[in-house]
Amino acid sequence: MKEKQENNAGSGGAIAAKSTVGWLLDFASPHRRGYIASVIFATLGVACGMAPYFCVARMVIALIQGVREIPFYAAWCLWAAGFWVIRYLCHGVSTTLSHKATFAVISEVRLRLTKKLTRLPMGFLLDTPSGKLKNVLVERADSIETALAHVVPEMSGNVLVSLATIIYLFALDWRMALAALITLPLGFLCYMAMMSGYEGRFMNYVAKNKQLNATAVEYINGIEVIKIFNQSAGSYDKFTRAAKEAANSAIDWMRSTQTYFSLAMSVFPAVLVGILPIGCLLYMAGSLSIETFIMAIILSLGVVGPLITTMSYSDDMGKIAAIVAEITEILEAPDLERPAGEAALLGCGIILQDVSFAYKEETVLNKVSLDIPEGSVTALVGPSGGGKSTLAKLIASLWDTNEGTITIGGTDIRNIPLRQLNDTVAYVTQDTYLFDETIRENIRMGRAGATDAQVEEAAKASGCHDFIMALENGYETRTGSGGGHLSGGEKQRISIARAMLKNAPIVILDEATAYTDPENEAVIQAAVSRLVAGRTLIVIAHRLSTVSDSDKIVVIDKGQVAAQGTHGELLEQSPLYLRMWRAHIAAKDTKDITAEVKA
Ligand SMILES: Nc1ncnc2c1ncn2[C@@H]1O[C@H](COP(=O)(O)OP(=O)(O)OP(=O)(O)O)[C@@H](O)[C@H]1O
Repeated sequence: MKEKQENNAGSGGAIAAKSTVGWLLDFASPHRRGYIASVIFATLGVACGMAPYFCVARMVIALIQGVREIPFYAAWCLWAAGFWVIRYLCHGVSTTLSHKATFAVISEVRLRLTKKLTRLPMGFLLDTPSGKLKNVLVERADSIETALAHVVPEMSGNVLVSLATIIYLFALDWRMALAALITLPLGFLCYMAMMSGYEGRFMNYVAKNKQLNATAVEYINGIEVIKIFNQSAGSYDKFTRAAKEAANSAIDWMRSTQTYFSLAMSVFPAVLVGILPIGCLLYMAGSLSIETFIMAIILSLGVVGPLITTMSYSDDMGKIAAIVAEITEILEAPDLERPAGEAALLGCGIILQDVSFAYKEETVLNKVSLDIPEGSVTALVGPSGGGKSTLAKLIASLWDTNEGTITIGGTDIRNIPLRQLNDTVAYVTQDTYLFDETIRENIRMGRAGATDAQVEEAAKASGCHDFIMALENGYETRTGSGGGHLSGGEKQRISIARAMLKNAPIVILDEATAYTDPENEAVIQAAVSRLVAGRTLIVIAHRLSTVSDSDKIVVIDKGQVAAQGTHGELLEQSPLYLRMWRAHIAAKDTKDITAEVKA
């Protein structure tokens, strides 16, 4: 089953090791008709832009030849005006077509990126600042627009017409054509000098901007802490430093290319530098007719525009490789490897065998073995930092174990397709994220397609219906970014409602009642009992009294199973558990006394 990796299909893996052009073609090919039509119209447009020069040449030659018929000149003027109008019409059609196709491509790139994020190991996501990810998803994806919507049609159109004009010049008089190209080698040298090290300098500019983005996001996300701890000066300094570095990198990059770019821009299109002196010499020697001379001068003046346009896009060609590299860095990052299809699970019992894990170098879990029978309630308790949440995350498949295996229903979780595993396990944490959506939609995330009645039923069962109805807009109230408009306890209950709606056979509650007051704790405990009836439940709790009647309590200490058994057994057998229980009871008593005194 493993050979067929669902995760890479049609995304990162499919485009691995492709060149920038190959990558762009991969994304653009579904819209190739649009691009081909856009190139055709762009070429027609540029050709129509050249045609008036031809008309002018015909008129000048006729004047020299002594033609005196006004209708003759009027006709050529009309042709010239007509071509000029058609030029802009073609340009408009070409731009519309290329933008239509390009925005579809950009949206596809963003979709693939966002889908990819759901398949990446948490390690990759945590190590990447959110500002950088946002930068790639929004700004970088947008930058493809110049390459595809402008460079593809306009550059190809201008190159084609320049080539056609030069071929025509060769047909007219090969010496004039060569004279027109005399500046080409020098212009090419300037161009090569501009492009040498271009990608590196641009990448430096990109890296500094990513840093600026990451700092800006950090500054905004941490604004509460910055205010409370009066850190505004330091944090602001960090931000201004990042802003200055970003600005300097842009100036360095511009400075290093601008001289060569300006030289190339002035040398490349300087066709008259060769044509005028050589043409004069040939004309005076009698080997060049005045008609051919005039036609060569005027056409070569006409070709200057397309050449300059071509040159101006060379800069964008240099950038695109760097932009594609940034996008592919995410698309090609290795997925959490999971197979496709459906795995046959024999129930929902969980077995961990010799599981070891480290986020980085330091071992967090060391040869943990555990049996969690189907339909049982297992509590994970132990000192802070012992590895309880890490264990839960490994079962929820947010990370892969380094050693050992975790099986659900007898199947290694690495052999369970991600979608199936997500349907099987509901993981509720104390800081479950709420999207800036209505409360109804936030609960509905538990099961796409659930009816309003089902959403409300889950809300009632998790004890949040009453507080939701007390809000001005009830279920249609927006929760604010990250659930910022709600209290910690309210957010928690909504996340429990979400898990209820998901109806998964395995439920992991990671400190899910941490924010609740005693009154609500009872409501949540009742909700949790309904949520977990007949399911396999793993609950992580610091308040031991909330888990004392679990089927099994596992004490995790320093990444190992220190003891396991029922509450009664552990009180007898585990000195660590006994200490924790006594400390909990003492703290509880103090709280109760304080509450009584306050009352
Ligand atoms: N994303 C991470 N990257 C690196 N180290 C981490 C990460 N998450 C947790 N750790 C470390 O792993 C160890 C175990 O953390 P874990 O959250 O599993 O403990 P815990 O027993 O759940 O603690 P608590 O009861 O305080 O929630 C800690 O030393 C913690 O610092």
